Amino acid sequence: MIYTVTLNPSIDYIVHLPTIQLGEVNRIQQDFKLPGGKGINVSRILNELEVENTALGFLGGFTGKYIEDWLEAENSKTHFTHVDEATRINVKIKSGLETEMNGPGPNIEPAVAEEFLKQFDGLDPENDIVVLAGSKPASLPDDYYQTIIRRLTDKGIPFLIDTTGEELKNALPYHPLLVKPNHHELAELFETTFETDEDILPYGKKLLEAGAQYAIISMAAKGAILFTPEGVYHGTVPKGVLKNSVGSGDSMIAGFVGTYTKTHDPLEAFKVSIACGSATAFADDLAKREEIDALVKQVTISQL
Ligand SMILES: Nc1ncnc2c1ncn2[C@@H]1O[C@H](COP(=O)(O)OP(=O)(O)OP(=O)(O)O)[C@@H](O)[C@H]1O
Ligand SMILES: O=P(O)(O)OC[C@@]1(O)O[C@H](CO)[C@@H](O)[C@@H]1O
Repeated sequence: MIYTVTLNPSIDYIVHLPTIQLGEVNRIQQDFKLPGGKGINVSRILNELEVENTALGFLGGFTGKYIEDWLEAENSKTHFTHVDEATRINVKIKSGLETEMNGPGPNIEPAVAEEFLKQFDGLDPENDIVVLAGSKPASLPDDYYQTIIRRLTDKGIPFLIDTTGEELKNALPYHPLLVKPNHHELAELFETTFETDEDILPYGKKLLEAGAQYAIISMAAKGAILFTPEGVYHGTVPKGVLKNSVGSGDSMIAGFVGTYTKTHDPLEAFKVSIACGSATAFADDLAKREEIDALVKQVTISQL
């Protein structure tokens, strides 16, 4: 079973408007209120791929209920921990540029945070894998991800992590199956800048040297690079009209873990991962199965 962990879910309020003027009343042309948070997005794509999974995390208030009802209507398997304060609403403004405003998230009492950790104790290292994705509410301890990772790896339970900065750096020595920073996040991690794709290569390799089993560096419409112990590969992205890239990185994670756990073939998993990312970028909500299937054929992988 794949378990996804979203410590800080959200309703994503996606608004389309031709221009935005600060200090004025702006009229929205079209809006969407979608369940969000990185792990939840991973779960929704895994469901499309018909890969069994359970979504874990903290939900609270009317916003939490909205998300839970949505996932229930989709027949998602969930086991959320309920908190008193309402889950956040993240605003995604589409007006030419994509601007995001992500909330800090609810307060989580220390006893609830402690209780949450216990559910990892029953997992089976042979059959289970955990996807940790997204930010954590400020009220959780700074080392909360580290605590989860130690709890998992002490028992040999494999995990993936999609986060940034120190949290990502600190996770690498525990050998995550996959990390997937985009090229901006990778540059920030190593306090550098990239002019060309070539510049990325030594830094992607550093992720593996530091402990990651696989690393994907995504570059939006410019494709993605997969680092494996055997070699480095470039994947092209399919052509299409960008509608809403929110969740495209999460869709990549789902495509990779969903395929890899079935096939143990990192290149096939990379191909599906890119198709999932692009299919989501070309949709208002996350990708649907038929959209993913249509794009897989368009992805070309070549060794660098
Ligand atoms: N304009 C685009 N055209 C085609 N595919 C795209 C486009 N933008 C994103 N994608 C797809 O989504 C994947 C992830 O995009 P990106 O590199 O922006 O990751 P990310 O920053 O983690 O995503 P996000 O934070 O928006 O979820 C890309 O590898 C690609 O497959
Ligand atoms: O604030 P975080 O946890 O870093 O990111 C949250 C978020 O932007 O990530 C998802 C897209 O990847 C959205 O559904 C959600 O709003």
